[in-house]
Amino acid sequence: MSFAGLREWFLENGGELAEGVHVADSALGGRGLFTSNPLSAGYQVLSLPLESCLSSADPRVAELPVNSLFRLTELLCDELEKGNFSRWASWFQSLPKECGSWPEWRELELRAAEKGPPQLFEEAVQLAKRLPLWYKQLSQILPASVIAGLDDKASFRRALAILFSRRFGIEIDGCKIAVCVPLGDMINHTAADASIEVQYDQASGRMAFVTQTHISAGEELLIRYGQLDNLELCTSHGFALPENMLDSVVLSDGVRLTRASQLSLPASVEVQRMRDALPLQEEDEAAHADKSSSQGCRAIASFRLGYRDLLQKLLDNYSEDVG
Ligand SMILES: C[S@@+](CC[C@H](N)C(=O)[O-])C[C@H]1O[C@@H](n2cnc3c(N)ncnc32)[C@H](O)[C@@H]1O
Repeated sequence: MSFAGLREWFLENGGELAEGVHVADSALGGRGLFTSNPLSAGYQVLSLPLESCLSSADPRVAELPVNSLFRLTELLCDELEKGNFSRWASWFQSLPKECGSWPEWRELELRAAEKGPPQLFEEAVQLAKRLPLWYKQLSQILPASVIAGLDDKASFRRALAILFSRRFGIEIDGCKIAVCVPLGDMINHTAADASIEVQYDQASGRMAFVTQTHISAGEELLIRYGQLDNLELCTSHGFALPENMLDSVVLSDGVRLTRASQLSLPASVEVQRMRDALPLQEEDEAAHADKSSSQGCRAIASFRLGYRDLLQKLLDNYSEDVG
């Protein structure tokens, strides 16, 4: 779907968008939001009434006896079912075919994760069990009329994959609300200082995206999805960063090492063993670049590249230290 169609829907539904802010291909992944005009700090670039967003505060689901994620899952499944008749059809058409987050992971992704490191595989196995378990639990909690809307497991999976990679969390009067903001969800993640922050403005009842710094013409607008290490980014967002400062490795004695740690001799032997247990770097580079593969498999390869880089950095620290 063209950005023009989504923009039109956005404006018709009460959205406000700063001049020059537009969707374009991003070097980071897929599309991103850019500005062709310079923007000063503290400027509201995009806002949409909460009522026009898909949110767990929607009266149709707000009272369901489940948490905000599942309220929104139910609403999203319901709306996805309506297809072109949904109020959010224009947004649905703008979504990527794959979100890459774990609800979409199947056999292929489990096999890719099996190549290590063990923490990734263990997490992937746990996550694979979670989806049917959640479905079963919801079937026991929710009224039959509601669970009927979730009855197609494929739509449950699709809704969760969308929500894991594109929802925001806010709090209204102490209540946690999960929200999808069409167009606002085009903003990519940065682990560095984000140029944009998302806020809920209770006075106007709008979800607002506000610049945190001066942004130059041509720059991509970036938000921080959270303080997320690569395991969380890979499983919940379908990508990993080449160097994630929040990543660490845990040794058999429970000691946690970060990029800055200095190794003892026994630790260096264990780290070397961990690195040797990984597949060849070229193999992961090829898997990461393979556009015909699933986003999940590419994210897993990218996770492993970042992990290998961390182990290598630790080994380099050690040899420099010894040298
Ligand atoms: C909220 S959406 C952002 C818009 C998305 N790029 C698109 O084309 O629809 C989140 C998705 O964008 C991609 N993404 C966001 N930040 C990224 C980053 N720093 N590096 C690589 N991919 C990123 C991932 O595919 C992620 O699941």
